[in-house]
Amino acid sequence: MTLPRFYPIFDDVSWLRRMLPLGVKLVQLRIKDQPEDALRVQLSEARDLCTDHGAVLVVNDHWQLAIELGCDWVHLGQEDLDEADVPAIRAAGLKLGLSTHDKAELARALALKPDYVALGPIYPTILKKMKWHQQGIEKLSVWKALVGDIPLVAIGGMSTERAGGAFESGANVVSAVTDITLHDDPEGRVKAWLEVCG
Ligand SMILES: Cc1ncc(COP(=O)(O)OP(=O)(O)O)c(N)n1
Ligand SMILES: Cc1nc(C(=O)O)sc1CCOP(=O)(O)O
Ligand SMILES: [Mg+2]
Repeated sequence: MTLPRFYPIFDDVSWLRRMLPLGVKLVQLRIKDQPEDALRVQLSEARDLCTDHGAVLVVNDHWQLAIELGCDWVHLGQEDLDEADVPAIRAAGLKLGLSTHDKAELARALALKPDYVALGPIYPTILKKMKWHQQGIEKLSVWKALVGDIPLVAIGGMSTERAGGAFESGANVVSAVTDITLHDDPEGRVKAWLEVCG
């Protein structure tokens, strides 16, 4: 499967309203700390917007809602996996992206036959506190050798300037949050990302 090479992550559907018309074809909605009703509203609109724009929506964390709402993809981290019903996710036909940070996590992820594997943080991230030190782009080559044909996503401190190095090191997809959302001109930054990622 070939995924689009640019994978922005946003925390509100209003970002999708702004960015999908620019040509984003793969996007994650990563919403924390909202009540289920509000989540359902956000995810439903995101699902419909992505359908209208021919884009792939990845739902972070909320796998039950993703199933309920007929979404196509879910992203889970290692702690999410402790609670998630992966057979139910698969039985509902959803594709699954998984976070990894070390080889034990990668082995656990690969056993679940994920549709992509993410490695991070490649560079330091300001989005959230993490126990992991920056991995460095060299580790992407190690991961690519281990995941084979499974798409490899580089995440953490990624920028338009850093994307090329990540692709050269083995990433198939590059994901970014604050490089876009904290930029003075988020639309301009997304256009730059789309150029860089071809
Ligand atoms: C593409 C991608 N990679 C990694 C993550 C992180 O997932 P997780 O470790 O579950 O942390 P939260 O994002 O849920 O805080 C991701 N969301 N997307
Ligand atoms: C959500 C997330 N997960 C990571 C991981 O390594 O698993 S790094 C990260 C934050 C990405 O944000 P930014 O592009 O602003 O650094
Ligand atoms: Mg998570």
